[in-house]
Amino acid sequence: MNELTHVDEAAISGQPKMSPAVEPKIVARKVQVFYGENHAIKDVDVDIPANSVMSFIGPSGCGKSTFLRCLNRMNDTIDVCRVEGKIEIDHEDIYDAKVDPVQLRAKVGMVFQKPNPFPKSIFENVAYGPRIHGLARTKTDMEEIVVTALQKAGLFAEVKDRLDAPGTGLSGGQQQRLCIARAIAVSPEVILMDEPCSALDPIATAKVEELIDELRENYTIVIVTHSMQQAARVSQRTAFFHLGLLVEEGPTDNIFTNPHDKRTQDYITGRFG
Ligand SMILES: Nc1ncnc2c1ncn2[C@@H]1O[C@H](COP(=O)(O)OP(=O)(O)OP(=O)(O)O)[C@@H](O)[C@H]1O
Repeated sequence: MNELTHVDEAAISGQPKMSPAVEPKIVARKVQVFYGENHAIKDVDVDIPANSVMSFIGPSGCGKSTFLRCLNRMNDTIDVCRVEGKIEIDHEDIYDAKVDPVQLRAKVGMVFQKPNPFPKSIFENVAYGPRIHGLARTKTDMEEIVVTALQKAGLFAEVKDRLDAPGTGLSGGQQQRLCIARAIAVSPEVILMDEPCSALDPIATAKVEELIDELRENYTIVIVTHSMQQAARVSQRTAFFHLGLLVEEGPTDNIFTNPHDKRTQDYITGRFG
């Protein structure tokens, strides 16, 4: 079997499974990350299927965010950080010298822990990316891109009468959906989310979770979360990290009800965290 072919262990264990024909969108092999002397990610192999949500869980400092940032080369912006190994998206090595990290980050968008709208209008927050990537030829094209992105992010109905108002004037949950609209506006294929709900109240969290569930129809989503309940609610697959190792990855139900590794078991039952 091709080393890069997705092996669905659920298929082997007789559990409900994703289509065996699904090709992974992202394939990581033997990924190592160092911050100077600190070996933060050790030998991580994972296949991330398209049009689904994968959660990264694990105790603080285990490397979830570091590994997430490898997937769109955000770690390139950290001087002391070195990444080794191979990560392919649609069979393309994203660390190849010919890959432009700016183009890569349009294809692999990112939403951060704290909503971070630009100090600009709601419209301009969403229009910014399409403008720098030259995606709209006319004003009408741009309006269509902005409206569509706001609709996909489930925000349009709430802001349609005040597109010129500052993005920073929205509630926290609305700001986070604005940031999701901003990521969507450049037509990404993958959306990385680093604890996107940790600054939100339960109602705003529920809205973002609903949105994540809708978005997976069109995007591949990878989310770092401290909340096991959130991982269980939003993701089809879950990966458990511990001390820089990816200990176990599989269908979310299996990880929470029948983990293979004692470290996963101890984490999900709250023995450490
Ligand atoms: N910018 C950085 N510079 C140096 N070391 C870093 C940097 N970011 C993370 N690290 C180190 O890498 C290791 C993994 O950190 P990381 O933030 O990826 O873990 P995490 O699982 O996402 O943690 P948390 O859940 O607390 O956000 C830690 O030892 C951390 O100190």
